[in-house]
Amino acid sequence: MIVFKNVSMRYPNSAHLFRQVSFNIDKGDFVLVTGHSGAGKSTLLKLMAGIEAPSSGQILINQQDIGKLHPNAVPYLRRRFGLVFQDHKLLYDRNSFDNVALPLSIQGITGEEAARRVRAALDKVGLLNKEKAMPITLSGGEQQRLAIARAVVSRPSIVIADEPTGGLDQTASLEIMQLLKAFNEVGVTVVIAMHDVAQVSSIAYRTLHIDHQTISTLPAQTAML
Ligand SMILES: Nc1ncnc2c1ncn2[C@@H]1O[C@H](COP(=O)(O)OP(=O)(O)OP(=O)(O)O)[C@@H](O)[C@H]1O
Repeated sequence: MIVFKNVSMRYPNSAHLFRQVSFNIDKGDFVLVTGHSGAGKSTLLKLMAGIEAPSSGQILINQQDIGKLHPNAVPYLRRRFGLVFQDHKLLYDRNSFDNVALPLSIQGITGEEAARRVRAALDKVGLLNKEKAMPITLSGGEQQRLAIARAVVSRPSIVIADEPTGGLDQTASLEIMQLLKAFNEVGVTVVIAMHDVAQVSSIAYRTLHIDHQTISTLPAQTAML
């Protein structure tokens, strides 16, 4: 589903973050990207989503080389992804319902169909009773769940989450991880960047670990606290 072939990445005037890394993420995988601060976890997620381009090498999403996509095709690729970033990127002047409806309206889905899908997404993350709430009135964990509802409302086949539990306490972190696991269990491929793997309890996952410009892949394992 996601294939990296000999991918190298360096930002202008910086040292390499990765040199010639190759790995596959298969449909239905639940993958953690780990590594120290500054190792390149966020960059790896941005490469997967086509937000950054590699310095060299190939990245294939469903057998399509994203480096060779026509610029007009990029928005269609992005729709396959649900992106959850640590700073939420929620719109604070719109209520929860409208935040989740936004990706649908960009795709031209409005009215009753949109409302049905927005409420289904809010229900999945346990926020159906908060549809009129403004994001600022929600707790950190609720804001993160709202960001997840917005990421999944377009029914993406891949959810990419960058430190989705950052700043949350252990209970809220576990809720977020269980929520992402629940999407994974119905077939969504999930890739999560996380520096503190101790937060992941009893969840089977594969690991891509970034260290010294290389990425090692570890097979599925179950973390126990
Ligand atoms: N757009 C950019 N232009 C130039 N350098 C960048 C850019 N984005 C990130 N970097 C640099 O690349 C390196 C890796 O950043 P990245 O955010 O991918 O790491 P990370 O592993 O996610 O770190 P953290 O755990 O602290 O979030 C850092 O040194 C960062 O300053």
